[in-house]
Amino acid sequence: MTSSSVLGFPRIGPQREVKKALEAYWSDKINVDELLKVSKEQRLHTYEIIKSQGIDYIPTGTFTLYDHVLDFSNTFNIIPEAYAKSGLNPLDTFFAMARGHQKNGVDLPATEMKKWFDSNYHYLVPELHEAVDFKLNDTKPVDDFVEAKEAGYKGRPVLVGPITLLWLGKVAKEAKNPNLDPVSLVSKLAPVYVELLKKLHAAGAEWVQIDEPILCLDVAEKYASEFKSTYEQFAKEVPQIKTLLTTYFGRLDSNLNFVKDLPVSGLHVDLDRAPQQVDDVVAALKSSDKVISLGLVSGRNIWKTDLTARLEVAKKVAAAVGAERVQVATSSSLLHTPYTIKNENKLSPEVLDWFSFATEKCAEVATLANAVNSGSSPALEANAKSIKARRDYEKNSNPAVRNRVSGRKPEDSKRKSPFSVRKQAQEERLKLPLFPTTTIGSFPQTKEIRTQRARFNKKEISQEEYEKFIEKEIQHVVKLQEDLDLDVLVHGEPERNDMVQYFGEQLEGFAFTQNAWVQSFGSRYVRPPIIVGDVSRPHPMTIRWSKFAQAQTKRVMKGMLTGPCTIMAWSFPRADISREEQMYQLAFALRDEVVDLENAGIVAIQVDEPAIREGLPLRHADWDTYLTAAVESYRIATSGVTDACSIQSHYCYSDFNDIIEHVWACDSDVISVENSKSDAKLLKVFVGSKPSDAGCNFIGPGIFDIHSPRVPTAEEQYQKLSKIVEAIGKDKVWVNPDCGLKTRQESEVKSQLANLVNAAKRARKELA
Ligand code: MET
Ligand SMILES: [Zn+2]
Repeated sequence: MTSSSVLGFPRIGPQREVKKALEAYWSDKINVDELLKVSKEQRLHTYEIIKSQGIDYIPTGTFTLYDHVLDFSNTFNIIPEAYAKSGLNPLDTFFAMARGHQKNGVDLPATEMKKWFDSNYHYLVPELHEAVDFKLNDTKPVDDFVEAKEAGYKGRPVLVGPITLLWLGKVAKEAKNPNLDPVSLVSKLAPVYVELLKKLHAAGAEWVQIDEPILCLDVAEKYASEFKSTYEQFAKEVPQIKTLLTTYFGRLDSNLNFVKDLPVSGLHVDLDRAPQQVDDVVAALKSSDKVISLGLVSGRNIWKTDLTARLEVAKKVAAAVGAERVQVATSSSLLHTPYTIKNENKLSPEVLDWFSFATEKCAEVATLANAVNSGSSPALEANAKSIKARRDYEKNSNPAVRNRVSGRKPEDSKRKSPFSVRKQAQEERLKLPLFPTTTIGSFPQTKEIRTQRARFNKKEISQEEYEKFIEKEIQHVVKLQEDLDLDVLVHGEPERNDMVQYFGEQLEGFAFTQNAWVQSFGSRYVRPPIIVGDVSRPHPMTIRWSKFAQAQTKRVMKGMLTGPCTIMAWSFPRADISREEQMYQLAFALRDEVVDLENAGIVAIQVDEPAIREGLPLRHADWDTYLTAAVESYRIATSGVTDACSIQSHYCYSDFNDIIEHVWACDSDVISVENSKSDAKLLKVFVGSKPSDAGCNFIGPGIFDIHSPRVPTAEEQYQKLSKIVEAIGKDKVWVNPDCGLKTRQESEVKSQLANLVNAAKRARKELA
């Protein structure tokens, strides 16, 4: 009998219950018992959903109050000393690592966040050094399993695997050897995993799912011997428990050569992202007795699965190795998909029928597994009908859009003059001091803003009233920035629910959901729009608000757009045409907006591309196609303006090593980058890497962390700034925070920015 499983499920609650509880707890509105009660309800609710859709193996331990990687750092006692010794209770220590803590004399910044592989989910980076005292600091994986068991669910605990966990980490300041490879610590960490596996077995777990997604990366090859010794140790010391080695987001390729011999009980492979690997995997495992878990239902998109096609794959594998050795599963955790289509009431039935969210994907997995066992079913037939309807729809293309993309010419992606010429024109037009200060775009999205938007959406207030309200917000933010004496202002983005959704809603070719929230980090969830057809811009999108904002001030007001790659990456893209084609379509739509902004009197336009890096394919061999399209589409979007218009880009990560040449190739005039927590590693990349006449002469490495409510002093920000100036040269530096301020409170932002402006003013005196 072929069985079914899912690898993980959204942990935010169908109505964002967990977000609400967390934020209430952080602002002292509910106590810890209430927070834990909501968490437990949500865990049990999730198990019930998965079970009721007919799934055999239910993942436990994937629920988290912030981030699952941080959960494991915490469980294995990977806690930097400052946090461990803070005197906070364990839960608040956990939250301090996640989001910083500044209360009652304790002042701790948040630890670093990074993107989880090629997704828009952020994890907290474990900090590792030779003396980390790995031990079981808590038993969360066991507790979660027991809780599920007591409630009547057959759980399969999920662990982030030891090699992946270490590889995701960074070398802590305390390390003796700054070039330490965190993975080299695995021999110390593995015994703690063994202890945990024993406890899980004692608690009644039959299987554990051990996630090692780095097996889909080129780098894994280097760790073949660590994989071997670690998994041999598990097999030797805890032979009673069955381990499902779980890979996802890509293909194993040559890593299969060593993976096939690891002494695990089963191997999960992603056949959604990498269907081509199935034959190799079967051939490699055929003569073993390992279970093969087939990731046939995507954990990364929202499209209904073509079950007929995927069933063929499952049947083929079952015929080769025997049905009892086959599990049908989601390709990865469903964490990246929304809860259920049942929460959607505004999409037409035709459109809604194209989609499948986490709950429905569970049902798809079950349908597939059943079909392997007992042939066709009404569910399978209904699915075939839906898939056909979608395929028919996909045939409707927009010829104007397609022609613009296929007929693109070299001059479509070239600024009129090189940077050296543009620089002068911009100096004359913008007239900025040394070390110009600015912010990245958004100001706090206050409760009031959200309430008014909700009222407008429910038609409780008229368009006119809503727009008056937005105008008032913009005036308020402009005044605030003038009072703070910032040089380049922003309108604050109060009219935007989200930097991608806002554009999607105004472009042709997108569909929107009411409740399809997906976790981005911690209590921050996004509701990605869905690209369903060819993309075009039926009308200007931001001109009205940028013009209004510029009219409120004599200072430079930046126009603010989201770039083509990011709109694509933070939407659910279509699966029937390439990502590259979708970026180009977006690029031309944005190009028209950029030109309109300049014509409306805007002299600086920021086009945010925070997603370029996370979208990088996991395998180097695939980078070129992607990066070429990402850079070209950025250039198409931004090159329609005159030399005097300052094109700015923004990236919120500091990992530039791999893509720096492509950042220069985007040919923007100023870039701002997240930096405040990168310990100067970013600056090293900038020093000396720039080809002589490329763009980006100005760089604004962020000097404070916007994810944290903590207020760094002017002194602290000045110290950051002077290091930056020293590294990249005084004529090149802009001064800004890491990213937009939308998740902060206004009171925090005021102090953070006042200190930033102070730091810049001091630098003008002392570093000029
Ligand atoms: C994730 S990048 C965010 C950039 C956007 N302009 C903002 O300030 O919110
Ligand atoms: Zn950002």
